[in-house]
Amino acid sequence: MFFHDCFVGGCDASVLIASDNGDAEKDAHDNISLAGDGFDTVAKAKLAVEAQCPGLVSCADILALAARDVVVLAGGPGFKVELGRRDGLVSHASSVDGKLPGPELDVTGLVNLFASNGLSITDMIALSGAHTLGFSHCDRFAHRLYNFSALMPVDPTLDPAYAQQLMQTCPRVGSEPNVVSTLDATTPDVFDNAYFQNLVARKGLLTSDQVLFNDFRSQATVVRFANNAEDFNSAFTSAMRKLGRVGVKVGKQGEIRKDCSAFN
Ligand code: HEM
Ligand SMILES: [Ca+2]
Ligand SMILES: [Ca+2]
Repeated sequence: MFFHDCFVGGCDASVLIASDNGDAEKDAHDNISLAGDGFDTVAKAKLAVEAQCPGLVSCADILALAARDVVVLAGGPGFKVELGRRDGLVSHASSVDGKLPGPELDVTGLVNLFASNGLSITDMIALSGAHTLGFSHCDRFAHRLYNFSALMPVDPTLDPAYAQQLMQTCPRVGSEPNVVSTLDATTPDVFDNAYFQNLVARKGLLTSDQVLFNDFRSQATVVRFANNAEDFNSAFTSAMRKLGRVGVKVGKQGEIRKDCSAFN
């Protein structure tokens, strides 16, 4: 959620706005699968903070802190979060188009999108390591199993046994739209560097994951993170801090929302 917020109009909690007409950022296709639990958690934290010191802590800052806290709760590294973001004044579903990476992107596409937000290729690789946690719906990667190309239905960069396993989870026909697979095949609920070890073993779920190992520009960094958890942790925390600076609003450019899901 923090990532999807920061890449659309900066880290300003625009992703949290709810609209009666279904035309806020959270209603956009790329955001529709953001977990309801995430929105609930931010709302609860906001209530607790408002009770102690009303009107002082922005929803954008709460989102940044919550992103850090979930990493720590899942066994990942702790880090200091810079604060002082103001909450944005606009949120349109149409603003999301083209701002977030699709799962089919190659390294060039990923590098360009992250560069447009001031993030390096190393930051991009480290942040992709967030896929050490969580799930993806079948429709985001099923093309790798059934229609990769005319001659090769299965993506040849996918480990064959892993591909078989994914086909069981996501059958070509009759798959429920809500079926998911874990993004990290080995430790989906632990924040660790197993995601990178999986990429080396050709068990990256999304195209955008696996290309990080396959492409010579990112391979050495993937191997380094796979072999050295400390290297990954420090690159991840540094990249999260940089992500948290994207498009930050100050003064009249924003406000401190009373309710994270509505403008004041
Ligand atoms: C590098 C480009 C990225 C692409 C193409 C990408 C794409 C995706 C896709 C397609 C999903 C599955 C969505 C679904 O089907 O529900 C997903 C899930 C997820 N992504 Fe990314 N992502 C990228 C980068 C990031 C970054 C930078 C972060 C955070 C720093 C992140 C954190 C997550 C998390 C935590 C999930 C799991 C959500 C859940 O289980 O509810 N991703 N991503
Ligand atoms: Ca935003
Ligand atoms: Ca993991």
